[in-house]
Amino acid sequence: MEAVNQMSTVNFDNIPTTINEFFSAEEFAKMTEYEKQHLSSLRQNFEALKRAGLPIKPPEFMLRNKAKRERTNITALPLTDSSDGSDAEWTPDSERAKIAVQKKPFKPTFKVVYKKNATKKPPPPTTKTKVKAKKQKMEEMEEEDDPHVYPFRTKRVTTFMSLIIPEDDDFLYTAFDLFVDCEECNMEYITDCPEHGPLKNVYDSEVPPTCKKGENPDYCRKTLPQGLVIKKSKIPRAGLGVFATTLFPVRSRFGPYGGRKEMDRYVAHESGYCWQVVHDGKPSHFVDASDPKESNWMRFVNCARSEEEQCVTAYQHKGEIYYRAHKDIYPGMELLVYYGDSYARDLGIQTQKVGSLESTGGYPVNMQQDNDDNGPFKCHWCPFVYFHFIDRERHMKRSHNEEYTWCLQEKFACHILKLQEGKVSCTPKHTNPSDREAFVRGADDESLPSNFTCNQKRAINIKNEQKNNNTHVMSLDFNRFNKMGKKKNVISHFVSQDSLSRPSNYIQETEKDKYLMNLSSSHLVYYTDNAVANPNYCLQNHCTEKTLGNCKSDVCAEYDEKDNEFSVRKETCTGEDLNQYKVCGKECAQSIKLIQKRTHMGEKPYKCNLCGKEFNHSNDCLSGHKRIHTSQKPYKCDVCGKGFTQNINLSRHKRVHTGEKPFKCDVCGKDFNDRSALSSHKRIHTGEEPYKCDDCGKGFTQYNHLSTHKRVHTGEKPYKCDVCGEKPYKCDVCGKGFTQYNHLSKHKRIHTGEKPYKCDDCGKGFSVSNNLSSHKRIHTGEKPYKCDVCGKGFTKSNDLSRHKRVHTGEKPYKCDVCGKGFTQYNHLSKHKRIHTGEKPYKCDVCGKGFSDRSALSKHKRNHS
Ligand SMILES: C[S@@+](CC[C@H](N)C(=O)[O-])C[C@H]1O[C@@H](n2cnc3c(N)ncnc32)[C@H](O)[C@@H]1O
Repeated sequence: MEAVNQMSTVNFDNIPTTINEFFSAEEFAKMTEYEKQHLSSLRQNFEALKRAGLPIKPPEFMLRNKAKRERTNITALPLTDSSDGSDAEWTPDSERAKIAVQKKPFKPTFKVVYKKNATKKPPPPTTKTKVKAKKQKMEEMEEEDDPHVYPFRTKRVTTFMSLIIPEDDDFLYTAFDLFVDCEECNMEYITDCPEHGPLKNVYDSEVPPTCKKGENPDYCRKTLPQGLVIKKSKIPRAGLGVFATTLFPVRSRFGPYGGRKEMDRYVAHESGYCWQVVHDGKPSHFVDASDPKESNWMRFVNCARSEEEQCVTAYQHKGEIYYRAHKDIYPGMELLVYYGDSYARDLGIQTQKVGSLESTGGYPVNMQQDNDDNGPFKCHWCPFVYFHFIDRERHMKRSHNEEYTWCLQEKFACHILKLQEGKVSCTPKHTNPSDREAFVRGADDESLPSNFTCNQKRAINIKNEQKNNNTHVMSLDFNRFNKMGKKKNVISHFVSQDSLSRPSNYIQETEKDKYLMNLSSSHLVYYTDNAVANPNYCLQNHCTEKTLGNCKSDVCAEYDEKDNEFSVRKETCTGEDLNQYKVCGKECAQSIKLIQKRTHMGEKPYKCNLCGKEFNHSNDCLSGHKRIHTSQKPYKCDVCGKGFTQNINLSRHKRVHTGEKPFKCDVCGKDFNDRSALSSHKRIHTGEEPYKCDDCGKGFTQYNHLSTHKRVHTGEKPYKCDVCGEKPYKCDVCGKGFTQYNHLSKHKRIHTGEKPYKCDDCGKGFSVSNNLSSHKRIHTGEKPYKCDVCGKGFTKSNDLSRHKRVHTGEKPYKCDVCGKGFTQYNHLSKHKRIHTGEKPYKCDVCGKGFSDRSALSKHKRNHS
């Protein structure tokens, strides 16, 4: 308080901002403008605080011994840290060299990190800093009176969330944010990444004025941004947690962490909701979110138990704590951050690393990662996450059928070996013994011990059959198995040692192994000819190959409409049936007919569980489509490098480079490089508007037009500006905001009068090409848009939609202030200005503002 009073009497005029006195002429000349400005800001800040009487340390560069530097012609000490005694050299050049350099492939630490700020790049931890951090941690541990695990809210939580090694964070004043990490291209840039742009800020929701901060215990929940939900954590006994309901892509930034500033270390220890903030290398204060009335939603984010689980990383920036997504956060995933070793230890979290897919060569061998029955269950091959194990299995089976089947076979093979060696036992899933006996051929083999389970018996029988050179063998080689569904000749293949040998940790006996084992057993079908196969796979392939005309037998596989998949119908499936069942020859299960019928009837049984889009075939279309959600783009254009989710899209794209336009409109002769573009163009001629808005009935020729339109009703504004959260492109004439730059450019033509699109017939100019196209219909007389009630024709689809409301009396555009309805959106916009007092139309003579253009025109007449 004293310092503040003093500050008000300090004269801040003439605060020195020059920095050249601290550098040699040569050094100074090498510096960029950014560097100069930044250092000058630091000096300015320092001088101001010093004058105010605060005990402030000068920035590093001001401590440099200029005389010595010039004498020895050695460049300055590193800006990063002098306190560690490092004698590494700093030069503007070396600093610049850090900009836009390739970093090591990004690997999120199972730690919190520091934001690289304007002045410094974090130093690699030297022995001294490590010792310092360790010492500090030990001191903290000594202070803790009870270092045991505290179940949620039943015992005291004694520690706070902390960032590891203190790094300077000039949160008082920084002019620039140099060195921005881009995790997508593994580079550092002086400003935002030119390709991937700035971090995607996820702002807290605006809290209604009725819910007062400091008064309402619901305050923190009201700050929850869209796309997140607070509910019971998947971590046992962790209380509530925060889950995503929409995709938050990598680089999404949440925060800052809201809470009360707490200086008292003891209080912070007790809180359980505190982050420690560091300034100038030393602990500064805590942000305490224990009070829901004073904090934000981030207080509900729980501590990750493994590196795999951690999806946001905490870091400090300008004295505030933020969480940044270091991987895509998919709907259903819980936001989990690492609280720091000390806190994690108190929560009983072991911080050892859990094997990842990467480390196992991409095979789905990591059963530990989600061995917790509480889930969530992550797909082994893509970022989808499910709450239920069964859903994950279903997904993997559908979308990664090849890999999944391979795995089942591998697993099953391993089990057979282990069973043979007596190393494992299986617990069959089927509890009804008759089902089991019926399904498992050979289960009644008297020669086998009675305590053997059906799976064991079956496995041994298979093995015996192999030995006896019986024709019933298992196909365990995935590649061959894969082809089997497509080729008509069935391939016999014995279990090979080779296929059993990889990967080693795959044979772990876990609950999931057992489950998969049972799953595989319920999907194995025997052939009299020569193989064992998965009907699911075969039937699907038959279906996609459309070789279904000759399906005869209705034996043991059926299509489950609800689940969209095939399953073995155990109750009718006897050993005999199985022996008769020929999948890959001529005979198929009846259910294929069902699928085929659906396909021919235009039914689309495969539905994307994220967006609901439907497809005929699961394997190709749906899995390709799903890459839209996972952002996987494996098909790259060799000309421009652009990536695509599906090969077909790449082929289509390539025509942009070749100029090929193979699709011609038979009405007007216009060429298109893409069939769907031609189809939607044709609707101009037919007036067809297949995409109807459920709310107002308005029709659209294209689906994306409908999607955009729907936002009128939902109020959704998906394009958020990172700076102002809204419409970043403002018109400097009328102030109108736009979500996209090209919309602003188009809009500006209203003010400049620019009309680049000219009509060949009458020379009339238009500011946008669409208006020219519909104008041309005046000359051609074409009125493609017909009202189906009165038959009236319109040149523009908008005019028709608007006209239709004459018949329906509909007023779809409602004012959210007074509830008045309007037939047209622009009438509503105009009306809203009554409430907002906005007057965007200014008289260029007297400057008077008007809420609508006609009022301005009327007014202008007074001047003329
Ligand atoms: C910042 S709060 C997180 C929100 C908390 N779950 C709630 O419902 O308010 C921290 C507390 O959540 C619980 N918690 C967070 N992560 C946990 C974990 N991995 N295991 C057990 N408890 C956890 C602990 O009780 C911890 O003190």
